[in-house]
Amino acid sequence: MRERHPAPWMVHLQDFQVAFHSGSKRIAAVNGVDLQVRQGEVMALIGESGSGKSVTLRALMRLHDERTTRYGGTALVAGQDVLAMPRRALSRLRGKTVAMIFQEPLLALDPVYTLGQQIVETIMRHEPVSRAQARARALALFEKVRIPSPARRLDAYPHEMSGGMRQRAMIALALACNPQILLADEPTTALDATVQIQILLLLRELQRELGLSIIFVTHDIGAAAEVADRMAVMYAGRIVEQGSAVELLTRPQHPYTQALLGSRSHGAMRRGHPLETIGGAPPDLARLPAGCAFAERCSYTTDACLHAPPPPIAVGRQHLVRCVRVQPHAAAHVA
Ligand SMILES: Nc1ncnc2c1ncn2[C@@H]1O[C@H](COP(=O)(O)OP(=O)(O)OP(=O)(O)O)[C@@H](O)[C@H]1O
Repeated sequence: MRERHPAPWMVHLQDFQVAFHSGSKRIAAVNGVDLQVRQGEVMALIGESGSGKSVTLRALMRLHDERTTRYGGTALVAGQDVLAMPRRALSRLRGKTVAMIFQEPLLALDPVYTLGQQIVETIMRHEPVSRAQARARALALFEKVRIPSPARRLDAYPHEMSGGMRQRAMIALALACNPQILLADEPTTALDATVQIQILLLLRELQRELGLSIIFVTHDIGAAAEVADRMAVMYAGRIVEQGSAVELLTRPQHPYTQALLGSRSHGAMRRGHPLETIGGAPPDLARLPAGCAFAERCSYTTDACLHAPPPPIAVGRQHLVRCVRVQPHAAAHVA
């Protein structure tokens, strides 16, 4: 049998770091993240508020203020070195190769232009097409994201639409220039439960149809399990566990992942709130401990946890855990 070639990596982070400097203070928001996402794959980043999920996502487009932000390690996006990229190439990357959607479309959409105008302008900024051609593309995009009466809705202003429809319009805008990678920062948190599911299913469908790679940030493991192929759990700027969505849900190995799963039924993971089910709070990112950052809240902590951050241990196929308690799996491999 001929071996199938795996799809190429669209995002490849190695020992990736993001730190914010303010006066003499250094906030280490992302601390040596290794994360790879292939073409056509959906990756969910999960974790408590402040664990570095959004910072990681935004750093993939180098969106942080360059005056106060220091990056480290390697970040390849669609094969390009984002950290070394000149500004012009970076603005081509944004929108054309990588697009982003946010929790609150009203903050991302311009209130004084109709949705149609915003999509048309975006297309014309990146591609040499006429206004009529761009308008036809905008209409096709509204159909693709299943906005009813799309021609009429193109002439609506953002505030004239419901939350769910606005989120669909923002997805249409993000897809305007046929990106290869879609980054979604809590795309459904602000929506009702039924609308949430509809948007997640739409994202999954678009990913299949367009071969998109999607990385989405969420507090909601249930939502992650609905659409993700793989999940990465972040804590204090590190990925403490990653693997297939099924593996993580059925065989979580890190005590923190286990606690997150335990919190599902309590609805405890909310933006700006520590996880009440395990008590305590994440460490101060300006003064990270020398060892495992979770040690202070973990019921299994021993001396072995306190000296250095635990290295990643393969416990299954593509299943990595940073915890000194876990045993490497003999047949596990990472590729
Ligand atoms: N520009 C900045 N300057 C200083 N600190 C920042 C900046 N942006 C983010 N941080 C800090 O970095 C840490 C990680 O933030 P991040 O937004 O990535 O968390 P998160 O996991 O996405 O949580 P949430 O779901 O609450 O957004 C937080 O402590 C945050 O306060």
